[in-house]
Amino acid sequence: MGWTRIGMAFHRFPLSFLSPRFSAHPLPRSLSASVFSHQMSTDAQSVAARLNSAGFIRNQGFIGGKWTDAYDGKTIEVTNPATGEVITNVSCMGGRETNDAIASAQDAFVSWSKQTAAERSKCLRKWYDLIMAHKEELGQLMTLEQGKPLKEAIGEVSYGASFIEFYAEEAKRVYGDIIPATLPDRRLFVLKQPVGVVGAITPWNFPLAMITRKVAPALACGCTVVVKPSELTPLTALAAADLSIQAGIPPGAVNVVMGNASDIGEALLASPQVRKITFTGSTAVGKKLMAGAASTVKKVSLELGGNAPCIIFDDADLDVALKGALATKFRNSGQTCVCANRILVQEGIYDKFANAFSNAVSSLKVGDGFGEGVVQGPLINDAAVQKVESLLQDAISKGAKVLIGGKKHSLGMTFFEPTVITDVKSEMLLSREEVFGPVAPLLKFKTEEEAIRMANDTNAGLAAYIFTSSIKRSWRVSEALEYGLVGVNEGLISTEVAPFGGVKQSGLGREGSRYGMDEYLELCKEKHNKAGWFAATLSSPEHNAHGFETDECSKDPCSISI
Ligand SMILES: NC(=O)c1ccc[n+]([C@@H]2O[C@H](COP(=O)([O-])OP(=O)(O)OC[C@H]3O[C@@H](n4cnc5c(N)ncnc54)[C@H](O)[C@@H]3O)[C@@H](O)[C@H]2O)c1
Ligand SMILES: O=CCCC(=O)O
Repeated sequence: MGWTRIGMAFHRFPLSFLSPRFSAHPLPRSLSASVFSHQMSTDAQSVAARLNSAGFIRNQGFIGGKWTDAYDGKTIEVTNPATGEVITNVSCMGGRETNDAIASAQDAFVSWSKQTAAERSKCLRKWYDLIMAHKEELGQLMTLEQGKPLKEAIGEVSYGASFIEFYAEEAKRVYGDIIPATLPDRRLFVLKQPVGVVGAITPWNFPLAMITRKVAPALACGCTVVVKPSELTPLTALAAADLSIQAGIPPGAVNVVMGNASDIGEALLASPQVRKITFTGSTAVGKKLMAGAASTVKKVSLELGGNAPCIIFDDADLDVALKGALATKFRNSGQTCVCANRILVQEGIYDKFANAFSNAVSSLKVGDGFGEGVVQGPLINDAAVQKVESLLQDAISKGAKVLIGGKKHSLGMTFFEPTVITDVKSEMLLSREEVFGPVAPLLKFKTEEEAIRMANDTNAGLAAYIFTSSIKRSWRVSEALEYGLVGVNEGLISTEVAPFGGVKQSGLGREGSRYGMDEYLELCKEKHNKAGWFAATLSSPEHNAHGFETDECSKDPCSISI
């Protein structure tokens, strides 16, 4: 199994019980001033008003570097899930706007792909600096439209920006190969070329990081992008696009269209100019896009749903296991593709763990993401609450017992009580589907073999976690798990420096790390006949049949720039 094993903490997702690790890079002085101070009021309406007057709330799409209304003037509401208030109305775009965005991206590709790696790197680095300089505003925007606690939102801004910083460096390392040829007078070169225009479709749960994890490597490789953020959270994406222009990324290299998802998706899929679709979201939509990409034979990367097991062995350090399980389960109110979906606890410590875990969960403060000390915000919408309720009902009707929580929170709206439910069995829907909410189902197992079997009994294969004090067991079990990512005594496994992605129906391809670049590059072979180079030197004073300039050839045939 090609998994990434992570046994260290990468704390870019601050929850109140975890310590944040923000970027080590100091900001340039000129960029470090935020328009907000910590003393200002943080009630949602006044935050929205301040962000609006500071120009952070954009409500048009972004095509070819221009803010653009939907051609038919339609708009859709963006609401705050904590209050139900409308933050703003944004353009509701469709196929026509998407086709224009694709044309702009194609025009921009011609020049952006020809810029030197150093030039592209500088623009990316500047974009990173600008995002970090405005991490509070972007974090506030994210809390407004997505609901996650402000501290966690600012953590996501740092996490999202880390991909831009990483790929600003990686842009300079797109190396090729020279392969020994089968004939002495031939040379084989392998070059990596940008794939072209990329369509990037992203979800609402990480409104910035899921975009930068795609756009930064694409731009680093010389590609240009049409981004379609979730209609539920377009504001962070639009603000980030605005900063990309300020960073010197040329108009048309980053376009943003949002509105009618299926029309936009169809336009991206139908266009022969779009050479790659990169998608993060549900497995159902991922399958549709994969099928749709077949008609134009596009490359496809998919980051889809998970069903993460979190296995706690009876030899685990209970304190480490509690903290890890709490972090992986309740981050982003449980709305994370790598969230523990099933907590498998060995029978000897099952009751003890269940009690200690419930105690810890009972201290999680639920509320508006702007509230002091809040670690769990609302769910994204009513449909999300209904899904959580129906999965709970199914489990309860089949014998599971709610230890704590289990219903809508008294705060109303889409707030849900942090929940621990025991006696959950593998056949219950709660174990089979991605709950995407603050519900921790505890399952019991007897042996290591049984835990592995239960963990792998799913079509998903994104993230898994194990807690044990045995080094031998940690290797044995992590290698037996059919997952793209395995956390060992660690609940937070995401980082820009290691590959992220799933096996089975959790996806195709990897994001982050140097492997994330491969998704936006084509491997191209060139076979060179050395005789042709020498002939060039001796024949035409300007060009030979291969198009090489003679005076270049005469310098040194082996160092010709192609
Ligand atoms: N593997 C990962 O890295 C990862 C990361 C985050 C979220 N996710 C998954 O995303 C899901 C939650 O996100 P969601 O509810 O936004 O998912 P979703 O699939 O409903 O939507 C994702 C994006 O696809 C768009 N979309 C929907 N139908 C489309 C269509 N027919 N054509 C084109 N685009 C279309 C949406 O508008 C949105 O922008 C969960 O399943 C979660 O596990 C996976
Ligand atoms: O929702 C899934 C992605 C979040 C992450 O990168 O950890």
